[in-house]
Amino acid sequence: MTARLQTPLLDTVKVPADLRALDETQLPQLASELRSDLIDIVSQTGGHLGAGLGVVELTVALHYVFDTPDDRIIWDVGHQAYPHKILTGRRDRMRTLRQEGGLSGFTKRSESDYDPFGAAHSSTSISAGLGMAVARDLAGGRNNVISVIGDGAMSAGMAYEAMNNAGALDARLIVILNDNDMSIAPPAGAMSGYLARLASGRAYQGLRDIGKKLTSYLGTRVDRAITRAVEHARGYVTGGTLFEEMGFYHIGPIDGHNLEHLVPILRNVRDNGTGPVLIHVVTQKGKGYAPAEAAADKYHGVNKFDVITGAQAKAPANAPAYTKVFADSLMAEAREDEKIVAVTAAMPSGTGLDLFGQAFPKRTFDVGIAEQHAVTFAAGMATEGYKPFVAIYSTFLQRAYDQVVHDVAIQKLPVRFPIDRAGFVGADGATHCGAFDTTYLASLPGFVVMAAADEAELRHMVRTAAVYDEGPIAFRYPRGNGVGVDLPERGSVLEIGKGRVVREGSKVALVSFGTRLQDCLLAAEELGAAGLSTTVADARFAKPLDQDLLRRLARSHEVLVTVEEGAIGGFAAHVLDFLARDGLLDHGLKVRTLILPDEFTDHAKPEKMYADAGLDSAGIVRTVFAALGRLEQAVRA
Ligand SMILES: Cc1ncc(C[n+]2csc(CCOP(=O)(O)OP(=O)(O)O)c2C)c(N)n1
Ligand SMILES: CC(=O)[C@@H](O)[C@H](O)COP(=O)(O)O
Ligand SMILES: [Mg+2]
Repeated sequence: MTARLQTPLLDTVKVPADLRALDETQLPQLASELRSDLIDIVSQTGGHLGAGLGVVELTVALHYVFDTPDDRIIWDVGHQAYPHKILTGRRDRMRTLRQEGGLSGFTKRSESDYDPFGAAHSSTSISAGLGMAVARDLAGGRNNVISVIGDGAMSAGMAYEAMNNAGALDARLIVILNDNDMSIAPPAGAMSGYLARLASGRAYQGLRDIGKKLTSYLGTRVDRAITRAVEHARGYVTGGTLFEEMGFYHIGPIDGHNLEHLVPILRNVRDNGTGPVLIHVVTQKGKGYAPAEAAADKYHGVNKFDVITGAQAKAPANAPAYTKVFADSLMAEAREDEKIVAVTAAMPSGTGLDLFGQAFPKRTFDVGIAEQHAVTFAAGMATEGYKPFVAIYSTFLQRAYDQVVHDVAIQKLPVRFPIDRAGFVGADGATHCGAFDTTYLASLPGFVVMAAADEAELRHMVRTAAVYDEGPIAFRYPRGNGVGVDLPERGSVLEIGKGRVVREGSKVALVSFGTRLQDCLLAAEELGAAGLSTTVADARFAKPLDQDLLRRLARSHEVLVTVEEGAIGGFAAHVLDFLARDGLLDHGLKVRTLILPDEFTDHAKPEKMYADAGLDSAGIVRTVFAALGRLEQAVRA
């Protein structure tokens, strides 16, 4: 039997007001209990662990010093906010994290007053915080606004756009740069090197005592504790750093695990500051849990795990992950074609490009959390005859839409877009759902848009994209494992704009775009058993559409159902538009479209999400029966 975790002090803290009633000397114990609780919780739920472990002391200090929720703390990305959730009235629900009906894995306005801004995509916190600070000033308020942003998130353009604006507005905003020298992978880029130099102190032109410098910023009322803290800290205030040049007072680096340093500095900034201030806090991702500290990814995101050993649970898989199939397929193509290069925006392991990078280090580019730049960077390479594959999750590619339109599509540049995590992603919920890519890409003139029905199809699509050089081409595939089909050594080149018929029938046509094909086949079996001869087609392309195939199916079947894991305006919209313009809707064809619901779907198990969306085999069968007016069977299905 495992011993019950002892957290006597944490048990007394239901909300931050309880924390603020503690004596300052009790804070280290509270932090220690909070860390243990966090480990215990995530060992049972899985989720983002390393980032939260690194901000335990910072979280305690922030809620101790600031009057939350009136003072606003904005956690960038929000994946490090589990300790914040534990301290802000949600401890009893932490074991529901990322499960249906349970707490979100990120900050969420609808979940708590202590979450003033929802997040999950990175680098939004300074903009949002500045907006709140300016709104406060307009309304004559006095509360504090604190944006906590990681060093990885600091690589994104949005962070600089916000700092640029904050420096000009001179609004009273506190930015805490949480520098743990990690993104999901080690951080990429010059900024990371710059922060490391600041942290080591080598970049300073003249080192001045933090107390003196704070005096110049805050006036004469600097807490004596700071001077004491500084004697122990390796913290300094710099002159002429990038942040100072942008109009911020720059304090730090300070040890983000030392409450004796954090608390007085935060208190002084709270009580005395005027303009924007950036506090550079150095922390360790995974801090205080040996297996996390030792792991290369610092346990950024984990499955359930054994607390003693750190061993993570792994579900047995009978098929390879789509991500792995993509990476292997791209490596096969790259061995034959030296013009192939790969670009990731800070997601090397998530996209499989870590494997590609091991095989082709000079042809792999991790540009940091910078999707917009990734796309235009790839466009530039394409102009010089290279074949860039920009592998970005569906949800993160949203951020680079103008670059996709303006820099790639209008110039007809042959940039390849492998789009991972297309469709439902389960525990990460609405912010990470890959719902919109077909809609936003297939509406662009000249774009080729494909979806893989299984892992072999994905391999074909990688090959097809490698040889297709006439313009932009995208192929989408979901999170998780393939279906277990035989994988050819090398993919085949698909004919652009041509689908395939997987099963021939005569009354009902199911036209699938993507991995819902398997459920279409199951549905076809069931419909066949009910006397409804069913064709199943794999469209492969949303753009260009296989018009011949659609025409034939529309003319020879009574019911045509499109099935896709994407939002309104995607494959179905293109099919309907074609059918209407070709006059194929004028003779009684019953058309139904199965798409993702027109709402943001919260986290749950993917199977449940499919069922709720009517995108599983039962939902498809129901739709067909209903289209034929066989309502009793529709209800039973
Ligand atoms: C726009 C966007 N791109 C990619 C991601 C995926 N992502 C989530 S956390 C993370 C790393 C963030 O690093 P950092 O800000 O330093 O936080 P840390 O995990 O180190 O605390 C990345 C790349 C994201 N959430 N948003
Ligand atoms: C916080 C974040 O954006 C990532 O950590 C994301 O949760 C990773 O998702 P995958 O697990 O699908 O790679
Ligand atoms: Mg980091």
